[in-house]
Amino acid sequence: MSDTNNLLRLKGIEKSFGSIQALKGVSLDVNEGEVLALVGDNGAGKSTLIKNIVGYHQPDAGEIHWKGEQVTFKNPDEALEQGISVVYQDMELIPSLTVARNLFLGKEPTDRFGNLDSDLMYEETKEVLDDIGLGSLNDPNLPAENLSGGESQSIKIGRALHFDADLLILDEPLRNLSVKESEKVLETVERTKEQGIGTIYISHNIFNAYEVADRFHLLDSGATIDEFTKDDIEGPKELIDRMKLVAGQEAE
Ligand SMILES: Nc1ncnc2c1ncn2[C@@H]1O[C@H](COP(=O)(O)OP(=O)(O)OP(=O)(O)O)[C@@H](O)[C@H]1O
Repeated sequence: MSDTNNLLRLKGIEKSFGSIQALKGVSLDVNEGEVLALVGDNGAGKSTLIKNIVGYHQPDAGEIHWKGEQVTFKNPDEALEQGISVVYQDMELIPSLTVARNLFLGKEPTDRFGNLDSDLMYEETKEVLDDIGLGSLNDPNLPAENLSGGESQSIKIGRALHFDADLLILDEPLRNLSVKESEKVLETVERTKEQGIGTIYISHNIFNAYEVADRFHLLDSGATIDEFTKDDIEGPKELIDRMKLVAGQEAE
């Protein structure tokens, strides 16, 4: 694979907590405009890997390369400044604030007198809503409490994109969402792909992961146990089978 569109490259990431070896030499790539599904059971090491990428933890060994340069992010804010944005499922919008205020939260534009520039916020929010496929919402001044779960999730993704994320890390983005709401969020992820954004999509749900991912990285007990592209498998059933084999269960 050509390196010209590589965003993130991990080489041999190791991390232990006392006697627990949470990551045992994980290597992976994420390229522009692709979705990598990071799949694994509880305790597989998915969250620990993400925390090592963005500087919440420092790896014990291994290298992180971002856009071709070896990096050590001191903390998640530094990773964010460099374009890596983690969207956590439990990171809620503020219900009493408008969609626009939630989108800009903490980074609201001001006019030359230092006052909140509501007009600019309104216009930019409309653009973001269009970009993420929520153009039909149409009203940036709607209170966030009126949004569905799926819409809220898409707005969180929109916020990351608006603030120039090149790599999105989506942690269980569809947890607690209905099928219909999930579809909307998956559409938003599809749109981000078209914009050249890279995505790490963390999920337990094989069917959703299959729908949206271009490549799969299976983790078990901190180790990579399989890696393949969507073209390598026939459908979600094969993905489940491969995971069952890993878990030592018989594939049906
Ligand atoms: N701060 C920590 N201190 C001690 N052990 C930890 C810490 N963080 C994670 N672990 C351990 O590392 C292993 C991997 O955990 P991790 O949370 O990364 O898994 P996960 O794949 O994200 O699981 P889940 O899907 O349940 O969130 C587990 O055994 C966990 O108990």
